[in-house]
Amino acid sequence: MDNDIEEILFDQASIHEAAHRLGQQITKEYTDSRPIVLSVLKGAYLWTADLLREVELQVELEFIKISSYHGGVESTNEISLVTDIHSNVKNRDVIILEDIVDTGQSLQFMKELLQERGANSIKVATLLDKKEGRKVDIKADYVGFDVRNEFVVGYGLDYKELYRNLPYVGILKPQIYEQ
Ligand SMILES: O=P(O)(O)OC[C@H]1O[C@H](OP(=O)(O)OP(=O)(O)O)[C@H](O)[C@@H]1O
Ligand code: HPA
Ligand SMILES: [Mg+2]
Repeated sequence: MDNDIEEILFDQASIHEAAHRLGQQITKEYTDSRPIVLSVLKGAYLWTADLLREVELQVELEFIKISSYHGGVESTNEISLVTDIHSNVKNRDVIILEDIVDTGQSLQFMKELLQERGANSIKVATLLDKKEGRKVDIKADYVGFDVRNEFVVGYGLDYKELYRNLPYVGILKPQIYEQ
């Protein structure tokens, strides 16, 4: 698996530092609110586990599953809601947890859904922000790291459903998806 990686960008220790930094920020900003933390599957599964353990607050955890890449390296530009949440977000403060914001279309879809359902506030905590990939004008509120415009895998992020279990984020060798 490691042989398919061109360059390691963020190792476990630096991801842990980012989780701690963002966790402290979120802890300070949501003292009286008991937010709903909405983890976006599958990519955010590890980030959710690490970030939430750095948040010293009462939170409710929910999972939603959406998909647009279907394992490939480019967005299909069509987001499908695979598994919805059942809890009521009306008048609640929601923090969306994402592994990566790239074109921004998944996040836009999530935000619109939560707005329609009457959330009081919606913020986003993402491990990675690929600003050069944006197709829609949207910003994350809490960012672990900026990444350049290359296809990355590991620590939750996949190519064809593989590499999610790498303990680091790295650039996938282009020959893997160009062959
Ligand atoms: O900003 P965007 O261009 O919309 O890309 C970001 C989204 O794409 C990936 O999900 P994917 O559709 O691959 O599903 P997965 O999390 O199950 O891998 C990633 O986990 C984000 O949710
Ligand atoms: O660079 C990426 N890697 C994996 N999944 C993704 N989804 C959006 N961008 C990426
Ligand atoms: Mg994916």
